[in-house]
Amino acid sequence: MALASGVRFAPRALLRPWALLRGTTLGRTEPAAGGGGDGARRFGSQRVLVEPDAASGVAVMKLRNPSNALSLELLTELVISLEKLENDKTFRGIILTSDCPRVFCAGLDLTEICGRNPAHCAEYWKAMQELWLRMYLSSLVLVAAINGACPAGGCIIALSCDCRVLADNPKYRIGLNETLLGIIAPFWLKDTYVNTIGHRASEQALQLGSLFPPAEALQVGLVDQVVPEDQVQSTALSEMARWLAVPDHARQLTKNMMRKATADRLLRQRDADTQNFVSFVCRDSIQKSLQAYLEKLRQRKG
Ligand SMILES: CCCCCCCCCCCC/C=C/CC(=O)SCCNC(=O)CCNC(=O)[C@H](O)C(C)(C)COP(=O)(O)OP(=O)(O)OC[C@H]1O[C@@H](n2cnc3c(N)ncnc32)[C@H](O)[C@@H]1OP(=O)(O)O
Repeated sequence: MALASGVRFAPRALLRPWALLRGTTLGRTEPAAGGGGDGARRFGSQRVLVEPDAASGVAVMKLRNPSNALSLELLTELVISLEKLENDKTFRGIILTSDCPRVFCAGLDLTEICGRNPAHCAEYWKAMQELWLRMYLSSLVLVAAINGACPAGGCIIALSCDCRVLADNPKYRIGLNETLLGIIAPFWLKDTYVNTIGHRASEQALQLGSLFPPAEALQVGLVDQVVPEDQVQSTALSEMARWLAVPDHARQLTKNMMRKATADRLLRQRDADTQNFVSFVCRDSIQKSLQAYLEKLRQRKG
């Protein structure tokens, strides 16, 4: 972590050369609609589309997986896209949003941990830790433009950003609802919650598995702005401008000062956290609940 320079403190060595880029098209670039020069070149993969604007130094990153459930492939593609932007000094900020109607991110892809072997569950959880560490410590400004439902792992993705703008739609609820699924948020999800909304509000919301509608999410401090749906992107851009008005080195070092202890806690216990996760989700009782929950989701659709 090149802390002294104050420019790049994301822990690069964290990234493993995962051999799971099966089926991805990462690194492919294509001209954005309307053509244009380098500033208008977008790149991406099957599940993440990046629209960079070199002139402003801001890239819009759009998730485009079914329900944006965090599959192993989506996690990997997000990490790689993030790293690509961090390595390009043109960029100072990312707006993270969804290309999927009504859903910002459905959280963990439960099919990645239901009926899978322990080795797969471990690989999956390590990828989840990796994305959180990368986002939480990113040197770039990350603004979440939340244009859909944002439960559980989706909420964590949003909370890893520096600022959150939520569309004012009562169906777009946000929060950590793990307890309602019979599972327990690991300590680093809890820590992220506490860092955002404080101890008492987190204690209540975590135990109750609360999913907050927009007005309540604003009141409790889970999001920074609630705006009409058609103003989410423009408001995210205005927020970005506000954050980019601060000199990078001062903002980056301050961010690091605020977040490092929380990230270090996971880094110190990463293997134990993975083992806890695997032994928990591989229990027969948890597998049965996951199966029943997935079945309910599929039936609800029909
Ligand atoms: C003492 C010991 C301690 C040890 C501790 C360590 C262990 C810790 C345990 C682990 C915890 C970890 C943390 C978990 C966080 C999570 O993220 S869990 C996932 C939670 N997510 C949800 O509950 C969301 C479920 N989805 C929805 O509510 C809705 O789908 C939606 C509101 C997001 C969207 O609604 P809608 O637009 O109506 O879409 P649907 O028709 O419902 O869904 C479409 C499609 O997607 C599938 N799907 C949805 N969500 C998921 C998902 N999370 N995973 C997998 N698949 C999902 C859904 O089944 C449909 O599929 P089909 O098209 O029918 O195939």
